[in-house]
Amino acid sequence: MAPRAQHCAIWFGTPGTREQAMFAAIGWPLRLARAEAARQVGMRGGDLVVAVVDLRDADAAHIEALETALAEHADLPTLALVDADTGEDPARQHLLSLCHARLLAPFDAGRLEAALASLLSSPRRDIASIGGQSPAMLGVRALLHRYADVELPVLITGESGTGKELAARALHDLSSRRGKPFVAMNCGAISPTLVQSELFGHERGAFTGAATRRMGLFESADGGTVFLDEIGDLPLDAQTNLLRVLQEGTVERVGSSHAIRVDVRVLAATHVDLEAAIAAGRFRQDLYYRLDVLRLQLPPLRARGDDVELLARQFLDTFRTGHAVQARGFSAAARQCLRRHAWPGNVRELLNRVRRAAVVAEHALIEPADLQLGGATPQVVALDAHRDRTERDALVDALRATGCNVSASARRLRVSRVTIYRLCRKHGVSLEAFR
Ligand SMILES: Nc1ncnc2c1ncn2[C@@H]1O[C@H](COP(=O)(O)OP(=O)(O)OP(=O)(O)O)[C@@H](O)[C@H]1O
Repeated sequence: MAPRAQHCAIWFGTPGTREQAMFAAIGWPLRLARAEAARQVGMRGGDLVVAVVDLRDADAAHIEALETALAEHADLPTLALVDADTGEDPARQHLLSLCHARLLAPFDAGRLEAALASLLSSPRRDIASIGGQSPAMLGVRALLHRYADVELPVLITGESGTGKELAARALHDLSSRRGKPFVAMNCGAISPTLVQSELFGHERGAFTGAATRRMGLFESADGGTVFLDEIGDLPLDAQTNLLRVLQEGTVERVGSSHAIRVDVRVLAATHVDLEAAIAAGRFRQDLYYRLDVLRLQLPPLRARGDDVELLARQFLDTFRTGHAVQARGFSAAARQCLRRHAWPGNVRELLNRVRRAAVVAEHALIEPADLQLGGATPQVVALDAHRDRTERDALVDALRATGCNVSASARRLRVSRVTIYRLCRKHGVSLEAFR
């Protein structure tokens, strides 16, 4: 069989001689990577690479290392080698849910080759637009992959500018709905009197000014995804109709009692506390339960560690491709300012500051003054941000090391279980992401 140099399989761990021989026989170069050192796996652009994980005899430590490796390479198509017992063990089951395909032992070279080929031919699932390698963002990326093809609503929470809309788009792009429309609406940006008509459409003459019949957003997104940003601002009457879409899969245009069937997945986002809105009578509890089936919490930028510099670099590089600017990088002092700033406006603020700095910088390196961060961040904020980051990293490390065992994590950090749950909420860490 002709060797296919452009194909390559990365085996996280150590393959047996039988498996090595099979890969050689089907012409697939095999690269070995220690699961614990997954970050070191580099790939050349254009390579067709798949990951292979053997779950048949994996012990707890190897499973934990594999989970980290797969989270770090969430975009890599992954084949799991399993046997009949694999599905019985919850830890392996979770790992399996992160893989894109599985091959049941015993298998021969022919079946292995077919499994690898079908993995490569399935559409490439890429969420490269979402930058960041911090533990917090690896958790988010893993959840995006996990939620993408589940036909349930996702409630995306996080401070303003953390990337909620970007995450919604990624969920759509990763899902089997990706060829269909992605329609976004900011519920707070539309006048309350027009929201119903925007979302559900109207019949001619339904209200003053409705000169023609109009299709609503849900109908126009049929087969695809509707993203409702600032869902907390949706007026109560529109909330009732949204509930019908979620419960019955139908809409009624304003001025009509005829139910029209629609096939849409609903994603919603909020940066306000919906439970407080429920308590204040501004949001329907039943709708909240319908929307909050899968939760994706985006961490604030100040909790993403080195991602700040990584994103700043990425934003500068992108900006430079379209604009003739002097700036090619950041001075050490500017990098320190980036690390210290508390980023109340999150990624959006970083993006805008970097673009602005790129324009005003008169030298090759952007300086603190270009970022306008020089004295703007009081030291006390820097310290808080630093504490936040350390606290979050310790939490994530403990959850990883204990296989997401809350009691064991609490013992490890010498805090109560209640504190672990509180810290998870505070830092937007989803236990789901580690299970
Ligand atoms: N991880 C990321 N990598 C690259 N760009 C990002 C990332 N997160 C956010 N951005 C960019 O930051 C900007 C703000 O993101 P987005 O609009 O998705 O935030 P948001 O949470 O929906 O904000 P708001 O709550 O104000 O609606 C966008 O330009 C987006 O492309």
